[in-house]
Amino acid sequence: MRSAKDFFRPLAVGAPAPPREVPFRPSRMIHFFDPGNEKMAAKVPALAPQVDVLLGNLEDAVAADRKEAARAGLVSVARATDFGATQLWTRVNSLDSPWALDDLVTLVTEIGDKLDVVMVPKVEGAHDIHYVDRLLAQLEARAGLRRPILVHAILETAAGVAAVEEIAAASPRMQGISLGPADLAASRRMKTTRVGGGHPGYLVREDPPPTFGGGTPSDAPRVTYQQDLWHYTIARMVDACAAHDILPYYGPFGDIQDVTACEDQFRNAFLLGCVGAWSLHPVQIDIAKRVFSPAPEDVAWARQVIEAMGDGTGAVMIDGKMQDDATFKQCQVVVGLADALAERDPQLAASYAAADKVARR
Ligand SMILES: CC(C)(COP(=O)(O)OP(=O)(O)OC[C@H]1O[C@@H](n2cnc3c(N)ncnc32)[C@H](O)[C@@H]1OP(=O)(O)O)[C@@H](O)C(=O)NCCC(=O)NCCSC(=O)C[C@](C)(O)C(=O)O
Ligand SMILES: [Mg+2]
Repeated sequence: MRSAKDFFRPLAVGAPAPPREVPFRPSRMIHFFDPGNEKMAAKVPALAPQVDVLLGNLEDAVAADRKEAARAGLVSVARATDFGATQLWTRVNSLDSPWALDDLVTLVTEIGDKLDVVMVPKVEGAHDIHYVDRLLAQLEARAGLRRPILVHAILETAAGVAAVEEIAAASPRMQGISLGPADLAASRRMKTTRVGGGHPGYLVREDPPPTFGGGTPSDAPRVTYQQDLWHYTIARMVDACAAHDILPYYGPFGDIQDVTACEDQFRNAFLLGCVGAWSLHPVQIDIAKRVFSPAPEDVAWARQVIEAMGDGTGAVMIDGKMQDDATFKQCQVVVGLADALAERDPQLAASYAAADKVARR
């Protein structure tokens, strides 16, 4: 076990120092594209200004005989594109696959200066992060990189969920964690074949009407409520991330045509503490932008509370609602996120300013 003092020392001679804080950069949507698909890759320069993160995917959804083409495609797209303030991430193949080593060696060597984050799939414990951590340090040193590449884990195995706290704490490079509902469902032997979202069979049903005096039970229809299959895992992931000051994300929503259910799933994750989700298709980009940006009226309200609370202690009433030290902190979360997003998104900044003006009338 390394001592706490060693935690921020580079893991290879000549590698950049590990980060002491995860920089909060807007990442409402991590937009997936297949860099080996020429049509999709050609859209990258136009997509870059519209999204917070572009991710060149090398793992699942890229066929085995297209792995090398995807890797080479990512190198050429990264070299040819000016991403501006948009982050470039990649998802490498799983660590037990025949491709992971070449993915890491090639990408860090060829485009390490452009890559912000490496997403590692099927992480089962801290040992997987330690392996990537050391290898990245060696490759960064050899490539002469000045800035450390961060690591993002996908929570998509039962072992990974059981070890989520140690994964979150495994390295100062840890940037965040995403839920991978499809592999996780398979790993846990859940019986859903969907990629995220609810399931009509996972429900609670209201009680039957009472049969006073032991009469015949009524066969009147009883209301059912569909439940969220992912609530436990997302909440656990959010706690692990918040406890270790890294960022939690909902992952993919596979029913591309069901934009309403996608928005619901994203919003549940946003309300529980996630900062973003994946967009698999262009239609999901605006959904994520809308959901993971706090609503203008909520931001205006939060500013009002902060102003009324002065130094943040004591209690006041606003519109019949009690505000105190804790609600002050809740409002700071909302305003802090809104300010960070407004810096990147002028349209959002204008809608926040407009809502603030209305609230102050
Ligand atoms: C679903 C698919 C096949 C439908 O692709 P399509 O071409 O059939 O759809 P379309 O509606 O006909 O496409 C319209 C236009 O948008 C383009 N387009 C379409 N998608 C994109 C995109 N992402 N980025 C940029 N452009 C895109 C597409 O090329 C087309 O262009 P065109 O009008 O010029 O002909 C396609 O959207 C796609 O391949 N998306 C990415 C899939 C992916 O990355 N999956 C892996 C992540 S989920 C996962 O791994 C699980 C997890 C976490 O591991 C676990 O839970 O375990
Ligand atoms: Mg997966």
